[in-house]
Amino acid sequence: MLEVRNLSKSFGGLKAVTDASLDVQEGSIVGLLGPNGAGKTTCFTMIAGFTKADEGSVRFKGQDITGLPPHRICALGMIRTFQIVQPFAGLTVQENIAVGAYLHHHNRNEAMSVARDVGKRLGMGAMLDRPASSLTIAGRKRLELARALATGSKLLLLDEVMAGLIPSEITEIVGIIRQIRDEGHTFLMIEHVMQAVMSLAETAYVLNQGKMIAHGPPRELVRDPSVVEAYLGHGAAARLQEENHA
Ligand SMILES: Nc1ncnc2c1ncn2[C@@H]1O[C@H](COP(=O)(O)OP(=O)(O)OP(=O)(O)O)[C@@H](O)[C@H]1O
Repeated sequence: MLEVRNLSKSFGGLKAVTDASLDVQEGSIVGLLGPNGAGKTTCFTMIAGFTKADEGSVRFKGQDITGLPPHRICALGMIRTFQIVQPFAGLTVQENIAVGAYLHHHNRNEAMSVARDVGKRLGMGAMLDRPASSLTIAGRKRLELARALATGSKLLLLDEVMAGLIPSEITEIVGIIRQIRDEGHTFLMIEHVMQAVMSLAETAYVLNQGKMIAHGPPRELVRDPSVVEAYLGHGAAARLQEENHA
């Protein structure tokens, strides 16, 4: 469904992403992992059209979308969410979700109806008339997901939807993502909450210092010495092995 090939992006002298490639199969949940500053969000901004890549290409459902603006990419069926959720504070939850629905439903009643359905599917039925400013972090994260879904997109790029949530909220959102996938959606997700990645993603890619250093099933990746070193520093893999033998 998504084929990312050899993306690179520099900011001045800083190589944020170098030669990164990845694939997402339709119907799958794929993780994008890596320590802080590894280049994950920069990859998302290039894939979703928010930043122009210096080099490389992005194909979505076989079509070359490299360089297209975000609204055109969204109209084709792919959308990203944001790590820091900024709803329209003066609008209700339902109106915020409707902002996404307006992409394909230009009539207010229709957009609000789609928003109500999506909100209910995401367990937000009781909150629809509340101002978005009254939502907790967990509520805002759910709203971000709902707004993205309301656009009708089939491929969702999620940027840390679990960040700042407590374990019970994480369990809830994991269930929601699984349910949405089963309804016919595909996910590429940046996530630091490994418990969530382990239970959701069939496969994951690991970025470190802008380069893709590994990919495979998450359970194998956490044992990969290059991944351990990326997170815990040089020599960490050997130290952990010694401690395990001691
Ligand atoms: N617009 C920008 N201008 C300059 N530098 C940038 C810009 N965006 C990102 N960077 C730098 O590029 C590098 C990669 O950042 P990016 O946000 O993609 O990493 P990340 O893996 O998403 O990190 P985190 O997990 O902390 O969100 C960092 O060094 C960051 O400071």
